[in-house]
Amino acid sequence: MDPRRAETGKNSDQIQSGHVYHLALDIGGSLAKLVYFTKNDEHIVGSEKKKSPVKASGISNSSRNSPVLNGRLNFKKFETSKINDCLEFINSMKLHLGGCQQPESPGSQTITIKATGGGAYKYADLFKEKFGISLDKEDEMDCLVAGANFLLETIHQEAFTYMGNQKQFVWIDKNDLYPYLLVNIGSGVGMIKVEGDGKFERVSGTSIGGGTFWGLGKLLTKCKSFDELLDLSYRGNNRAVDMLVGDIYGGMDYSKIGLSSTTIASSFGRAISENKERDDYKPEDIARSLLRMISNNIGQISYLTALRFGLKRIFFGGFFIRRHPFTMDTLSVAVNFWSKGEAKAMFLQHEGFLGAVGAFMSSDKHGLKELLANQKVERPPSKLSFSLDQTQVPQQDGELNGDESIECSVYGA
Ligand SMILES: Nc1ncnc2c1ncn2[C@@H]1O[C@H](COP(=O)(O)OP(=O)(O)O)[C@@H](O)[C@H]1O
Ligand SMILES: CC(C)(COP(=O)(O)O)[C@@H](O)C(=O)NCCC(=O)O
Repeated sequence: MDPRRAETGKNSDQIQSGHVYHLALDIGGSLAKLVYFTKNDEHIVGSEKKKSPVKASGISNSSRNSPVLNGRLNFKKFETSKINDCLEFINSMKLHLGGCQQPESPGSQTITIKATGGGAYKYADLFKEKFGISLDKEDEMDCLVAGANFLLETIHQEAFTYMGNQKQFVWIDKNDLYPYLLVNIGSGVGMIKVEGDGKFERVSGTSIGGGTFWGLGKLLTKCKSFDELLDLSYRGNNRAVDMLVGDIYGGMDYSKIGLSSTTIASSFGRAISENKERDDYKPEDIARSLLRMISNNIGQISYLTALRFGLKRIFFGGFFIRRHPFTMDTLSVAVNFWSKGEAKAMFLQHEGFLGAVGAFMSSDKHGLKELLANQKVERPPSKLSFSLDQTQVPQQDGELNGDESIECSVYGA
């Protein structure tokens, strides 16, 4: 079902009983992310008439029951500074009705929505005021790790490598996933050593992250949106702004320490020796140099952190990446260069939604008890599991926005 159809004139009761939503939020320093479930129209629960448009890959039909619920898991983001747009969207889709009643006070009408990120605290009153709902706060690191583990274990083509314009999906063996380093590049950067489900430690971080790119980029190029800044960076040439080894060594390599003449010796360093004002530089060259500087820096710190803990695999998430080839390539090259090929940089299809997916999964039994609460289930399943259809993951390499929806099924055991 296209979730936008819910905007067309149905009242909230009809929507609530007809389509069942389940919503979780991750409100970060830059972006508010929503993950919500919408039920398929054609789904029929608890009888032989079940119709499954989706095959949950990795689980053969013979080894599994038919799904008790088919639907879509939807991903959507808004700028945190425009939180009212996010509230408006939730209202228009009646997503707030997809929360759950407080278990400790079943009679009460208080609906809670799982939420993580700093905004779960900052905007709690706003959600209460606007919708009368409470935000049930989940720890941001818990959610990032839970989201990453869930996606990596569940979705067949979630992880991929990217180097030299080559994207390659990586098959993840569930039994050989840990340990790994999760580097989440949001407004700031968090580095988490993950050793298992719920077993992790935040081991490092840096304040030079996505917010730095967007903030400095805004000041230096006067662009009005993040997409505009990304667009500029596609077209720019950092050599116009950066000081290269060759600029210092008269066009020569510094081969004794392994530096070629084209290696960046000093990001933005060219500007010190040229008698130019900021406006004399092309905004696209500045954007490119900035993106490269920040990506290189994060790649290097990530490698050093991985080295410190003997980790060979680094998964990069967060919306700074935006599946931007240049960003991914720079991060990969930095990890590969510094580790002499020992460590591997990998990326996630749902890069920016790790926290929101984690919050979604943190609901009681993955929020599925509530999902089914409004269903006429003849024999309620004792144990539930949640499968995303691996065959349906969109390949949106041309689409860098990140908002999407994927088919999924809920199974009883
Ligand atoms: N449409 C956008 N608007 C603003 N920033 C964006 C956008 N898309 C990607 N970004 C980048 O993603 C970063 C935020 O990533 P995210 O993982 O959502 O972190 P946070 O939880 O801190 O908001 C921003 O700082 C910016 O670099
Ligand atoms: C404070 C944060 C956890 C907030 O998460 P975010 O909204 O950036 O996703 C993050 O910005 C961060 O880890 N900053 C780096 C702080 C440091 O280690 O220096």
